[in-house]
Amino acid sequence: MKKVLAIVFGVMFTFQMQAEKQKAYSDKGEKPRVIILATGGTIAGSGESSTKAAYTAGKVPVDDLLNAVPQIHDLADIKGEQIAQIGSQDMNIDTWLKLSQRINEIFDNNEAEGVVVTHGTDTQEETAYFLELTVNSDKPVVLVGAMRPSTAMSQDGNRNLLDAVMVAASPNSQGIGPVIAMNESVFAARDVTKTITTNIATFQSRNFGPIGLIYDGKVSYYYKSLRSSEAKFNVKGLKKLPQVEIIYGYADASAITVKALREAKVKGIVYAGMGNGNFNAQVGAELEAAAKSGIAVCRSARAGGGRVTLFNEVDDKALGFVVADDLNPQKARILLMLALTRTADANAIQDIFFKY
Ligand SMILES: NC(=O)CC[C@H](N)C(=O)O
Repeated sequence: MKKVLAIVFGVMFTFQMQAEKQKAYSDKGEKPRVIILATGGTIAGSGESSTKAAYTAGKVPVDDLLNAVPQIHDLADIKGEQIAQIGSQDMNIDTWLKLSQRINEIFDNNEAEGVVVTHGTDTQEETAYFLELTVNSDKPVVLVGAMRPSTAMSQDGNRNLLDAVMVAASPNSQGIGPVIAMNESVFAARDVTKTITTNIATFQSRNFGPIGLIYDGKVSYYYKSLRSSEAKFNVKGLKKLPQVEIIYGYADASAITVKALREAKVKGIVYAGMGNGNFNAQVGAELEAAAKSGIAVCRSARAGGGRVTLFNEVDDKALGFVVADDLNPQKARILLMLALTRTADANAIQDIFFKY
């Protein structure tokens, strides 16, 4: 009985704390400040017809995006900046560095309580994870996009943008790390992935589910990552990152691509292996040669969920490989690029994969 009461009071206390925090801004008569950094994507897409699928991503400039959802001004003091205007299939390291450096500057200079990044959905999860690893603040960074262009019937962008601003402006979003907020759900950067090519419910968390749900202009959180939230990688002043490429595994794959990357002297290879990160004999021999030549080799999985574990069918220690743990190949690439700015030692890189 005592235990039950303690839990009930604990829950009530938590809600009270949240209500207090919610009030903090309105007492001062101030709205939280949210800066919207626009990069393009379908949310800024424009088509000829409201019923046909064809459209061009990244057409609508940030001011028009904001004017289409005037309700965001009730939630926050809004400023918009155009960082890029691209389909996110053209996202690149230059723009990641620019985005991350600008967000760090916004928080360091206390320019805003939260940041929203409008972004195409193809690589949105990669940008979110890059920001997770490089933004040094507890303040919310909320990535948002759309699956239907702004000109389509039942377009999803306006609602998603309104919700994203609400999430970025909410004091309850402190310390959640960069997230994707779309389709009434909030997903942690580390776990989220695009799962369906065209459906508005495309974003899902592979292993752990959404950390929060959005409804009726409010966000409720249920989980928070236990992975290290300390400042991770400092990219201030960086102009490029070590080159890391991804190779996909499949039955009877040849070793041509691994050999080509070894000869190109890339700094790292992420192998999207079969099952628990497995490869066949010919690919394994080339990956081993790559690791011996000083290239960081990371085993990840094409399976779409779960972890790649050390010492299963592969003796990683003997081969000098590291495992991606539960990161998908595209996110393992990002962590490996950043890890290589710090160390080339396989043991140290493995520690980084288990920590972040
Ligand atoms: N739904 C989308 O945003 C996809 C459009 C485009 N390929 C992009 O990622 O920007």
